[in-house]
Amino acid sequence: MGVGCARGARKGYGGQPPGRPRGPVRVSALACPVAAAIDCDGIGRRASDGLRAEVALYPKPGLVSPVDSGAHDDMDAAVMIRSADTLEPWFAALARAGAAGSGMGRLRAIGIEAEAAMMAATGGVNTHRGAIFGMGLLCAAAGFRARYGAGGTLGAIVAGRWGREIGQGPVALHSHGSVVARRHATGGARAEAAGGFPSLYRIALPALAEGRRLAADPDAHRVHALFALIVGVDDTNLLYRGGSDGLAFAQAKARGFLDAGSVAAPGWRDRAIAIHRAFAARRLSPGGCADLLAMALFVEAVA
Ligand SMILES: CC(C)(COP(=O)(O)OP(=O)(O)OC[C@H]1O[C@@H](n2cnc3c(N)ncnc32)[C@H](O[C@H]2O[C@H](COP(=O)(O)OP(=O)(O)OP(=O)(O)O)[C@@H](O)[C@H]2O)[C@@H]1O)[C@@H](O)C(=O)NCCC(=O)NCCS
Ligand SMILES: Nc1ncnc2[nH]cnc12
Repeated sequence: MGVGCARGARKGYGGQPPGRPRGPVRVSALACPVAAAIDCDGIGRRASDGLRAEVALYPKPGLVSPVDSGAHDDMDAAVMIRSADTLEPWFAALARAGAAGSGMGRLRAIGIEAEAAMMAATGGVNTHRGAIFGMGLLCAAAGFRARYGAGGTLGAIVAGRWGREIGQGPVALHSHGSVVARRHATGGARAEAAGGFPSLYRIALPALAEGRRLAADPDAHRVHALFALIVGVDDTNLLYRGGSDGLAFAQAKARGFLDAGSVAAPGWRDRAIAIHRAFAARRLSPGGCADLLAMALFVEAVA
């Protein structure tokens, strides 16, 4: 395995060089000719494309879109797109780290820097922390797969290479996720990643395929997949803001939409808009499901 690449990646990765836009240094790729031949910038671009496509989609229950800010008063679509643009070189850096054979410690350090870059770009708003984590790990897996030709899904690579350390990693005592985990005994973003992204492979990707059978409009496929995710995922954002009643309300509304024929039924868009408004009125926002939709679009794009 590419030990030399891993060592190069650790040494070469650093802070912000003066006079250059904030973003990761690319020395890791230069230190490893084989890893340098992999299109890590392309992986980063596709990851941010996934985030941008998710933001652009409307209607999405309670979530930010170009039409309105849903359940949020601290962010809008322009801030979210700025965040997605800012993250692109960091996703590329995570792909490069994966291609260099890096361990979880290295990925975590890059992820923490990416979170700081996001906060700086958004004026301190948490637009994409969960996405940095999940999408970032998938980017690392895509880099690893391209470098070592590993078989299986990107999710399986994440679980196999980094799953144990993800499960045992440091837990912030007061993060919304850890508060919810204690109150509701749910695993959130960390369990999703450590388990190889079951909601991505068992819900989002099959629902995108099903959406294509139900309707011709690509927006409809994505709306269908998002509603399927809301039904099946314990989204810690819904739990934090709405408790178990909020989660149950969200899941019942999404279930009702799917049972009424989803995007194949006439008037689906108006029904989805009504549900979006009902979520916004209760301040409910399934940010984790939005991230998983973006990750599904990424996984399809790099297949
Ligand atoms: C492991 C971390 C993700 C930190 O975890 P935390 O303990 O905070 O855990 P979670 O709450 O479980 O997850 C955090 C975010 O993950 C998204 N999410 C929620 N549920 C799920 C789920 N079931 N599966 C997957 N992902 C999930 C969600 O992120 C999105 O929503 C955020 C915006 O929502 P908003 O409503 O605005 O919420 P807040 O800002 O929190 O508050 P209020 O507005 O209500 O006041 C946004 O982040 C979206 O992306 C959850 O919020 C991770 O951060 C960590 O450990 N990082 C260290 C670096 C690292 O290890 N990186 C690895 C390599 S990249
Ligand atoms: N569109 C969106 N609105 C609110 N929170 C999100 N987290 C990820 N995408 C989001």
